[in-house]
Amino acid sequence: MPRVISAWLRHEPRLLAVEHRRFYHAYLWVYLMLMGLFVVWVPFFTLFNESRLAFASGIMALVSVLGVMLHRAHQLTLGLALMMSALTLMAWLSVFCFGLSAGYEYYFFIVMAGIHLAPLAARVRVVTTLMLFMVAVSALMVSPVLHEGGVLSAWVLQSTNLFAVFLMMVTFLWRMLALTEHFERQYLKDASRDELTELLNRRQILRHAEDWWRDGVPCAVLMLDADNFKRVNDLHGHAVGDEVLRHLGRLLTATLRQGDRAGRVGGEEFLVLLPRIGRTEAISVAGRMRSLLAKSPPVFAGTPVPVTVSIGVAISHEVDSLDELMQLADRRLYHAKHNGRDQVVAGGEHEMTGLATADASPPPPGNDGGGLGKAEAVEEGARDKEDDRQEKQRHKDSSPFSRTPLVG
Ligand SMILES: Nc1nc2c(ncn2[C@@H]2O[C@H](COP(=O)(O)OP(=O)(O)OP(=O)(O)O)[C@@H](O)[C@H]2O)c(=O)[nH]1
Repeated sequence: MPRVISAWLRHEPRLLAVEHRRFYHAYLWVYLMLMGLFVVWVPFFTLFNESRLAFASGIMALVSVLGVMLHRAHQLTLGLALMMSALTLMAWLSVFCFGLSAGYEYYFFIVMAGIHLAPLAARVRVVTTLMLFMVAVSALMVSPVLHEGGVLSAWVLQSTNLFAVFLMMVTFLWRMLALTEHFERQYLKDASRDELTELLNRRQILRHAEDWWRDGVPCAVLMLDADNFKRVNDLHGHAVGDEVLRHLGRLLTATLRQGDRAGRVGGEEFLVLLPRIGRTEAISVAGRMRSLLAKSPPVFAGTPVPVTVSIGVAISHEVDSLDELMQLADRRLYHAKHNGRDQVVAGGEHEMTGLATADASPPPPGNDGGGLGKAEAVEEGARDKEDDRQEKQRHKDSSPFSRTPLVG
């Protein structure tokens, strides 16, 4: 039983945006506490012959159960509206019955904090704060301990003070929240982006892959590597190399649809995730990337720097685990390199079948051009077995996916 409760509490709302998860977890506890409070109030008020309050507390306890259920069903706004309304009503009734100084008026501040710490639109916060203020003032007006006195009636004085306190709290909370959100956005961006290319960084793109795999989203993986990039650096300098990487980043972004993900996973190695597409479509996306790169190569100081890429494609339904999916794409990338670079290897009928799309661009410095202009299937088998084994091992050792298992 405790395990069931703990699993229920730790339920991870993965469908919620990251910034809403904190709200989800924090408020679930607050709602459960409120529910407990209302439940406790029923016998408490009954004991003191406050049948109206005991009855109202019972109703509130039931409303809280509904609020918790809505919250857990990701109906966060609805749950919040219900819970805050219930608490406001309870506070109002308590002030009405017991008057001020019994402590129930402070529950209005809890409601206000509840509203302002939730991720609501600014205008919703303004409207609800005003409404809450009216309710609080009306509670003061009906409070039995209030009486008229002097030029200013007591409730006017108290309302003015209440307003001042509300305003200060709202300003403080708003400011604090705005700052937190600002820095959070900044940190999120810094933590998820690759500084050079502005694509997702390795950790983030792998997290997407893990999420999709866990959620059973069928996808294609494109492992893409710039050919002979060391030569580009050696011939033109590191600054040009960086510009080439930035260009590749822009090109990937331009080729992808909404919902696709691209990230830089190593020096000149990129990973692209394409949800819900098959092998043929994935090959055509990879081909589009290659021809776009051929048509518009990176330009540095007015001079084009021809560069090509090799791409390994793997489809999720071909394998049983995410690790295998990544390794398959990686292996196919290795075969694209081995077969002469500047081509796409996507498997198919034969595991090692490749495809190179026609391309009119000249090979980059150092590229043997083995893959250029070919539109044929390339099969494994025509190379020295021992060389292959050694090269494979070397590649495996340098692959970003061979060192860190992605899952499990
Ligand atoms: N300019 C620049 N170069 C980088 C960066 N990260 C890695 N590199 C360089 O990329 C080169 C990669 O070289 P290799 O691993 O030999 O690969 P390659 O020359 O592309 O050869 P193939 O992959 O076999 O086609 C190295 O020289 C790295 O220094 C970077 O952020 N900027």
